[in-house]
Amino acid sequence: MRYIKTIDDITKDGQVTFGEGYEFVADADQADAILMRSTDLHGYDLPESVRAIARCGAGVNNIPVEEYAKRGVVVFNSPGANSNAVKEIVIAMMVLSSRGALQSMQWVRDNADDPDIYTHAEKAKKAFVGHELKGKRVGVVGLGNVGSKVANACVQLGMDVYGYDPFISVEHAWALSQEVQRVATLEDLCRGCDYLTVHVPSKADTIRMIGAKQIDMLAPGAVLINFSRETIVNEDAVDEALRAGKLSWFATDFATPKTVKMPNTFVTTHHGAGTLEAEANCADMAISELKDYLENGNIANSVNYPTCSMGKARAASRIACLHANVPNMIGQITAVLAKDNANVQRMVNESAGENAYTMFDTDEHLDDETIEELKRIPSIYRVRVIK
Ligand SMILES: NC(=O)c1ccc[n+]([C@@H]2O[C@H](COP(=O)([O-])OP(=O)(O)OC[C@H]3O[C@@H](n4cnc5c(N)ncnc54)[C@H](O)[C@@H]3O)[C@@H](O)[C@H]2O)c1
Ligand SMILES: O=C(O)CC[C@@H](O)C(=O)O
Repeated sequence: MRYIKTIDDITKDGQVTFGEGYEFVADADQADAILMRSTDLHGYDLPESVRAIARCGAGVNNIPVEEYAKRGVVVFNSPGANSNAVKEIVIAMMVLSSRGALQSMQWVRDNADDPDIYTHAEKAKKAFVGHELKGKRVGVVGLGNVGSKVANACVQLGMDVYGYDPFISVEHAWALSQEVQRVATLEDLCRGCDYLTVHVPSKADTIRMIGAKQIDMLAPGAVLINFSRETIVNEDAVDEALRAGKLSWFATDFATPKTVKMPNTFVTTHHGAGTLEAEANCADMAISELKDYLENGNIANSVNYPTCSMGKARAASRIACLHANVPNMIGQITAVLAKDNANVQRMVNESAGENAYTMFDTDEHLDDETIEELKRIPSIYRVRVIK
């Protein structure tokens, strides 16, 4: 039996299924793995039993991924699984900030008791006249799963679309419409934009990347949309720009003490991924990542360990070593195996940044002393006997 602890409501109806051989536990210190969403794990007392964490969603700034890597804990996310949901709400924010639809609906509610509302509405409507998205210039910061979809949707709406992403993946470059004009700097992107929408992870080079300098370069009365993370925009600069009329609207998915009091601001409840479809997609992806890791040692979509697969564990034994990406690890591991006269059927070694992963199948079980000796190799964080 394998044990799973869930943190957060993974889906609206609470239904999460791992299938046979798995049980949910209330205490993390009995869990082999954690399935979670947005809870901040910085400062969380992660028990030794936990070998893997899967974040249902894209952003992992709520998880100390490098610290966990050094403890031999693999952290997964679910890239792209909620990106369509975010794309749709971002387009909705563009429309809402341009058409006065919410204000128009509010007028109707406020005048609901007027018996002649039909006639008066015809007169009132000129207060809500907006403009169309077609032909307007939009800048998209970050062209990953969400940004590339937003950019393509904007092309389909007839907008003049610019994109900035110095680290764009080959996969997303292929997915991007040829109509999206890529620029080399953030400043080139911001210049003259009627809409700017940000879709980058929160990390050292993106925190507060949108501030007064970038806002000043936008077209007068531009709209800023942030469905990435609250850290990406300088809230003081946005507030000032809204009050000065430099920005006409700000749409943000992050209710902070500051954003909730800003003028002309749509604030949602971190709701970008809030669809039944996105929740199900994220849960399915995260669960299959955890199961493949727990049952076979395979790693896909990890944010702190390399992708690595040897398929289903079919040999007598499968061992995985999580270790630092330093020279001579394979030499040291095979030296220990040689002492035990172990016959290795297959071995893979992959690295990503500071961390590496070595997995091998043997045609007999290793004895306990050999496993203990593997654990004593300097720079090995964890040894897993998968089978
Ligand atoms: N509001 C929500 O509910 C919600 C849902 C999904 C994602 N998000 C947030 O949006 C972010 C993006 O999501 P995604 O699925 O597109 O992630 P992604 O990893 O697919 O794409 C992120 C893109 O940002 C680019 N990037 C990184 N640093 C950059 C920089 N300095 N300048 C420009 N581009 C840079 C990357 O190259 C990548 O292409 C997530 O990290 C998360 O924080 C929020
Ligand atoms: O869990 C959520 O609802 C939000 C997830 C979202 O912020 C993400 O980064 O994918």
